[in-house]
Amino acid sequence: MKTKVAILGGGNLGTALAEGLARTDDASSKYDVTITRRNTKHISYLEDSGITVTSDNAAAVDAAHLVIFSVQPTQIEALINEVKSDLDPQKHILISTMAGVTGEEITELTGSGFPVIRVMPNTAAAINQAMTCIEQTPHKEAEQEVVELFETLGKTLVINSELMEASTVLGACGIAFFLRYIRAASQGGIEVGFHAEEAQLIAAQTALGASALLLNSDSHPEHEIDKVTTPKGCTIAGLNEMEHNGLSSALIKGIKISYEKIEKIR
Ligand SMILES: NC(=O)C1=CN([C@@H]2O[C@H](COP(=O)(O)OP(=O)(O)OC[C@H]3O[C@@H](n4cnc5c(N)ncnc54)[C@H](O)[C@@H]3O)[C@@H](O)[C@H]2O)C=CC1
Ligand SMILES: O=C(O)[C@@H]1CCC=N1
Repeated sequence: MKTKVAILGGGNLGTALAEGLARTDDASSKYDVTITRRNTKHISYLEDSGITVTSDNAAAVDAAHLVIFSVQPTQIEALINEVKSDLDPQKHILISTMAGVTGEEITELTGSGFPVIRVMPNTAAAINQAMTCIEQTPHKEAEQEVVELFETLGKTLVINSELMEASTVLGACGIAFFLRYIRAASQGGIEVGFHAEEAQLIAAQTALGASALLLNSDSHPEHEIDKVTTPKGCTIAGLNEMEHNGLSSALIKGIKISYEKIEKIR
């Protein structure tokens, strides 16, 4: 029998999760997905992929085993108040994607007794290439079910609670950070002669190749960089100019500011 999943909050992340679950052959045989949003017309296209789309949070919760909260941090209190009477600790595993919202805060809203697992996926879930960090909790059976679900959407890593905010910045916000790099590289590519589409293809595929060099081996970025930087060559010239202008420093500072901002989100 399929495991019923309710995604409450069909926004950018919620729809990415639903799209990824619909796309995976394994997942479509294992998970039955319902997604909610107050105005469903923006996400009715998901029905073509076999996903149930509704504005009825209570019915979605009632039918589900895995309940994913994916609204904005300021919207969670109202949402939980709406579905509280439909939540059952014997039946539901509660999964929270919300940045800066702790499991304890969710428990305060739902009442105790529920396994609450915080997760931090990213929008690459839509194409089953997400990185999802999953908070380690004492609820081991529930955690295993959550790991299994997110493994269908990409890679997973179970981490200590205190690292959830750091994972938000590096993994979830990271999609935007890396895409801005690709955008900038494409613009540079246009400066040196390519049409925009060609420049984007070259930049994006090169970023994918650079990532794969690390993910497919135990290699370190500097080791791979050394292989590209021919002595007196153009790579080291460009790389050093980028560093003189603060490339690494800008990235590190941006990640730190992003991390500090999480505390102030709600
Ligand atoms: N966007 C991202 O890349 C990531 C977001 N997150 C977290 O996931 C959560 C959602 O983020 P986004 O999808 O970007 O926000 P969003 O604003 O795009 O989506 C939230 C959706 O929830 C809907 N909603 C609000 N109240 C509702 C209710 N009572 N019932 C049903 N639907 C309701 C809204 O209409 C909206 O479509 C946030 O808490 C964010 O911190 C986590 C990781 C990545
Ligand atoms: O920008 C944000 O606050 C959310 C959390 C991680 C990605 N987007």
